[in-house]
Amino acid sequence: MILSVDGVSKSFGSLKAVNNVSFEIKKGRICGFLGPNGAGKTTLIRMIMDIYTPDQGRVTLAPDLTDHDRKNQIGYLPEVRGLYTKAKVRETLLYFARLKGLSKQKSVEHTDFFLERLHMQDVANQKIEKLSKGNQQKIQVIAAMVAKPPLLILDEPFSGLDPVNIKMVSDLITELCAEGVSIVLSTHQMNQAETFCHDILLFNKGTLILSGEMGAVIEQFSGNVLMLETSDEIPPSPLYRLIGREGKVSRIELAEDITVQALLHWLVWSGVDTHSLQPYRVPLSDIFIQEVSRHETR
Ligand SMILES: Nc1ncnc2c1ncn2[C@@H]1O[C@H](COP(=O)(O)OP(=O)(O)OP(=O)(O)O)[C@@H](O)[C@H]1O
Repeated sequence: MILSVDGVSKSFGSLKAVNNVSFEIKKGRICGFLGPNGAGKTTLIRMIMDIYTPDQGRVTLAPDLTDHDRKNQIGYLPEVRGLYTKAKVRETLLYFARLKGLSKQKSVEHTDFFLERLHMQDVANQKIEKLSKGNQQKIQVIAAMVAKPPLLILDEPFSGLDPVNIKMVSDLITELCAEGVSIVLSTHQMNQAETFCHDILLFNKGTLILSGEMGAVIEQFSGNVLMLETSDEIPPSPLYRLIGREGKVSRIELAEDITVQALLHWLVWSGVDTHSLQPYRVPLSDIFIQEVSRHETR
């Protein structure tokens, strides 16, 4: 565990923006903060960053990180970007690295490493205001990670980036994670979250409504559903329920107690010309919509 949030709440007037939320961020993993607009993600992040004080509850960093200088232990890419745009790219990054306590030499090393990794060496001596929106975003991302802190909180790191830059930034995030950096990623892009978050926390109206390891969550929501590719339409069978068919692929739900092996035997026995059979993975965006709607109608 690198960060623990215990029973944290925060209200603005009569609005409960965050309501009794508890979770832990595990070391060396990427955790997706998901939820519709106004779910309370930013308010929660601001409490983690000590920008807001919780009305109730506690935010604690791992005991091996000193809690009194929490801001130095966490790299933060805020939702509202705020770089001094008249300053030059490299100077700004060196400044951020020094601000986080890095030595002069380390600041130079880290700054040049990240500029190179995100293909920004050519603009290193330009003023930030001269950069394109995407390049300004990449500088913001580097500013958050330049000190390689043990915990990184990135609010919409892909916003305004084209697919090539999204890949470049996501590769960098994955690489930092492999080096042991823990990452909290707040995003509305479910496909991005699904590709590379290890764990997810789904919020709605200030409440944590779903949490867990990504694979386990997807598996739980995918149920006993399979994708069966056949030449022709499949015959009805007590072994499964046909959910739908698109092209040559039928989506079927196995009946209770029926194994995949039993299905395969039956397909052969029935002479069904089977090309492939694989588990169905429900997209994270479907889980998001389903769970948020379920919570809304309660
Ligand atoms: N400083 C504030 N004063 C009053 N209300 C606020 C303040 N900050 C946030 N809120 C309200 O608290 C709720 C949660 O907002 P928050 O920005 O934390 O949500 P979010 O999940 O980050 O949303 P988004 O995905 O749109 O960024 C919203 O209803 C918002 O209007």
